[in-house]
Amino acid sequence: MSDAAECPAAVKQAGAERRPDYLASFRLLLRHAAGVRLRLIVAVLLATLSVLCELVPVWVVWRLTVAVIDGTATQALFAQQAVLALAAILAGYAALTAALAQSHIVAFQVIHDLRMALARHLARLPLGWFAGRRSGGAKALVIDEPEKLELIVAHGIPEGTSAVATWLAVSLWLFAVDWRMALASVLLTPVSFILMARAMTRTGRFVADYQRAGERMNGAIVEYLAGMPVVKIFNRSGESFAGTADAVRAYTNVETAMGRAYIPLGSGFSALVLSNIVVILPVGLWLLAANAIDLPTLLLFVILGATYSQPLLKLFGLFQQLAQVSIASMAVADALAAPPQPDSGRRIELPNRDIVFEGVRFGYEDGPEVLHGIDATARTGTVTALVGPSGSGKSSLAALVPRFHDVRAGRVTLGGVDVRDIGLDQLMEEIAFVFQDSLLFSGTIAENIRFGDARATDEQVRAAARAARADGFIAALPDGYATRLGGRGGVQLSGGERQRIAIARAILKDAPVIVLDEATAFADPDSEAAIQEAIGALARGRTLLVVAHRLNTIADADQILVLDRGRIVESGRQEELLARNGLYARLWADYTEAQALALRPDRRPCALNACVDAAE
Ligand SMILES: Nc1ncnc2c1ncn2[C@@H]1O[C@H](COP(=O)(O)OP(=O)(O)OP(=O)(O)O)[C@@H](O)[C@H]1O
Repeated sequence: MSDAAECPAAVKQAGAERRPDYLASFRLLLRHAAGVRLRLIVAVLLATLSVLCELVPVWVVWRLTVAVIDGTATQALFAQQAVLALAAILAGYAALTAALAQSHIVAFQVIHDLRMALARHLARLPLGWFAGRRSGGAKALVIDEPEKLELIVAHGIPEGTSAVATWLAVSLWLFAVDWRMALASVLLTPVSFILMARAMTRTGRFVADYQRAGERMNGAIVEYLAGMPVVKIFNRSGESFAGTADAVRAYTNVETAMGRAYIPLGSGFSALVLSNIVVILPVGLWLLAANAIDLPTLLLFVILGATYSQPLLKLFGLFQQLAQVSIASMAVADALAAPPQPDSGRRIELPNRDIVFEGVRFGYEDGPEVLHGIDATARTGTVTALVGPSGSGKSSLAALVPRFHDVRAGRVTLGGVDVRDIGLDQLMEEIAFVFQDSLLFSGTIAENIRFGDARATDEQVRAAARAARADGFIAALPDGYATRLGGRGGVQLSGGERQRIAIARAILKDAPVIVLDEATAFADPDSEAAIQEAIGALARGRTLLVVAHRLNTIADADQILVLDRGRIVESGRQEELLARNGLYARLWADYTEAQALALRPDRRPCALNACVDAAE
């Protein structure tokens, strides 16, 4: 939650120095509203009808006023006009309701389509794309940003278009009645729109800051909530909350600044839209005095000319938020345009499942190189362990096999074929990856194991769990395989149990290659022994690449590759490496010493007097 992490490169690139592209939302709509375009047109027509209906009572007032003045007003005329006004009000209400119902259906459909398109597209992006974003960034992109389009689709398009269309239609009619009076009626409108354009330009300057502050706040809140256990254990809730509160305050400040920039000019727009009468009245009286127009015409303009621009007021709120909606649409469009991970799409018959690293160089995104020319081979049906000090590049090397990232130079081959030439679908079938922190979904244990093969029978699920040494603890749970995991009311598993479920999943997948990033944190010897056995079960007949943190689990590995600062410095079987007395021997000595220390009786939790005895 440090300040340094507040603005990752990807966020800066997405938000900074960019002005809102006001057409971005419409371009997205063109692409994603194809199936609902007709509905949208119907919504616009109905909204236009509703605005026209709103103007009918105004017209009725004018008509009756003229009738009173020229002495043609009758009770029947009043009744007839009252019915007409009432009918128009009801029709306007019905048309508006129908228009909004249609536009909301369109909006929800478009948002749904966009979210699905994003979810599908994100799944095809390389993992590096996610690494450049704060936690919560991708979630905000799929959940929050498309939602903002609702304003445009459900309100902006039907209400904005109908207001402008009605204004144009009535203006044309007024020009047909008397061009001089019509000119007086529309004179202030362009000025009001100039004010609005100016307001939007001023708001636009804040939009990059607004987006950055939004991402920072989102990420800070997600991290604050996700990191709650660490925050509590180190009693740092004050500082952590201060960081989160800072991010929230910064967001509010940008929002306030945007409001300050927009509201004076935006309010000028509203004031001018309603001020036609100050031009209409003097011009009209002057023309009347000069006998250039008659009284009914003057009244028409005074009553209708002064009010028909009112629907344009709806644009005030819409334009105010258009910049934010546009930025959201730009972020969605950017993500959809991000190039997916290159996929040859080919299916290739592989003669074996040897994994070969040939002169592999790799670094994350634009960061420094972390693997500097790796050459190694993991043969089919053998266990290869990657060991080395923390940060030496073990996990990075393992992640290159399933193409979580692609090499910068050299190549990784599977069965002699560059992994980039094997279609991603096939590659994912070939490899099962057991992560260090195995992700289990909310659902039952059986469903989680079945994630490895959706068609597996209950017996196959149980067999995989048995092979992964998970059967014992699953059977002890109240609902066995039907026990629900995570979430409210779900069972929480220990780290060792989670990894054994993940191993069962990998066994069920029955992929010929398994990459296992061994979890670091299981001190419990029972769990450790069970995981060791589970790894043994995984290895049978497969190519197994293990990122090993507990060196006793790989004592029998066919080959151990020792990494140091991104290079392989030693390789061989454990006895050879120990005999060489190099880095592996030192790691082994450190590891066995730490194990012995952990097992010493005086280092175990003890009652106070017992500890004192041991110390003496
Ligand atoms: N997502 C990432 N983005 C940028 N750099 C990373 C990323 N992941 C790892 N690194 C860097 O790459 C280098 C190798 O890290 P890696 O995680 O591969 O080492 P490791 O040997 O697996 O470490 P450990 O045993 O602690 O898990 C380190 O310098 C690390 O800081």
